[in-house]
Amino acid sequence: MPHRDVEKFQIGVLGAGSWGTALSMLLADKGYSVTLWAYEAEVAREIVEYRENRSYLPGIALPDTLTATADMSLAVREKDMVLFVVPSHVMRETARNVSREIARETLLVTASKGIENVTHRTMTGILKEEMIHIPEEQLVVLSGPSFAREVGEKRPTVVTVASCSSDIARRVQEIFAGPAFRVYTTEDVMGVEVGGAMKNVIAIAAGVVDGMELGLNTRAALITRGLAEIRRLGVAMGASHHTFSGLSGVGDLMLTCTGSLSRNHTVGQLLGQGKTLDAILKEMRMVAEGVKSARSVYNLSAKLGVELPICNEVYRVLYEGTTPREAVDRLMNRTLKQEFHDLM
Ligand SMILES: NC(=O)C1=CN([C@@H]2O[C@H](COP(=O)(O)OP(=O)(O)OC[C@H]3O[C@@H](n4cnc5c(N)ncnc54)[C@H](O)[C@@H]3O)[C@@H](O)[C@H]2O)C=CC1
Ligand SMILES: O=C(CO)COP(=O)(O)O
Repeated sequence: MPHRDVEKFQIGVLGAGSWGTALSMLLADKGYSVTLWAYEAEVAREIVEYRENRSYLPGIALPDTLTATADMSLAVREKDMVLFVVPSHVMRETARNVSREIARETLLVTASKGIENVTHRTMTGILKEEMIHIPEEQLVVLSGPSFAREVGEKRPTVVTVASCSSDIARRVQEIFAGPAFRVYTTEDVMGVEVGGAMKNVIAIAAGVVDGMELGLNTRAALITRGLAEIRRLGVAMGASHHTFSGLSGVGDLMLTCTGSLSRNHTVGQLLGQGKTLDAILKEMRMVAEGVKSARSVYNLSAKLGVELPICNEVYRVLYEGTTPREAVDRLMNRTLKQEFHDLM
């Protein structure tokens, strides 16, 4: 896009948590007009006043060209692209609130990671239901190994965007790509979304393993078998198995299971050290999506008849009072298997 057109391209971002803020910064740095909506009025004020999101992304200077508001309409009206980065459990109400103000031509991109409880819809699944006037190909996912803080610090980061239209995926690729942000495309929307949601559940398990100090062998095994579970459920939901070898699959899984910046890993680590979920969540302002997605994945496992032993143990530890030790013992004592029994 020539510079003149970049300035005219209006982008709205819904969700001023760490990820919405980092992506808004990236887009504003590229010259786009960006309006970022914050759920808390004080966060919008903070950004306007200090050019910093002190609540969710402290220490990262935000460009003057980034506008922040607590008025949702301002962030979606007359925009060429709207980016949804709210926690997954408020995606539906957020989409419903803005649906009538979004024009048919608008590109909708979601960077949130989760599967809705009860309906088991992915984020684009929710947008499709709540924005029936927007053609499906304009529903795009952005995902991959990308801690918001590191994107804010402009460290080289590589992600994937998915749309069922390769043309639209390429357009969105161009919009986000920059010297420190490389973007690949794919048409496998379901694969990218299932990978992004399930890696959070496995990251909780990896955190438990680290919190219990079980060692590096255990963690490597858990990541590998976790990937097998992600692939199995993803394929059952219509994804291509190749996608799970990519950035939004094994890439994000590795990052979240081993990175100290991961909130999901932190939740698991504290559970592994003996804290209760209630106590952990009380002290957390940020969202750890795996906590809610674990319930969706547990129910999907039963509904689709897909074996997901690690995810199911995460669910039991979170919601049924199973201790981390019992969960590990149960996983280690399952019937012996051939490694790729589900791929044959
Ligand atoms: N932080 C990161 O490094 C990354 C986050 N994501 C995903 O982005 C999504 C958003 O997460 P973060 O930006 O990390 O959030 P965060 O954990 O930094 O902050 C929580 C956000 O939720 C908002 N919020 C709380 N209650 C709300 C409500 N009722 N309605 C609307 N918003 C509400 C808060 O205002 C805040 O913006 C999640 O799905 C997360 O998995 C994806 C990739 C990287
Ligand atoms: O999705 C993420 C990185 O790609 C962030 O992971 P956490 O939500 O566990 O911090």
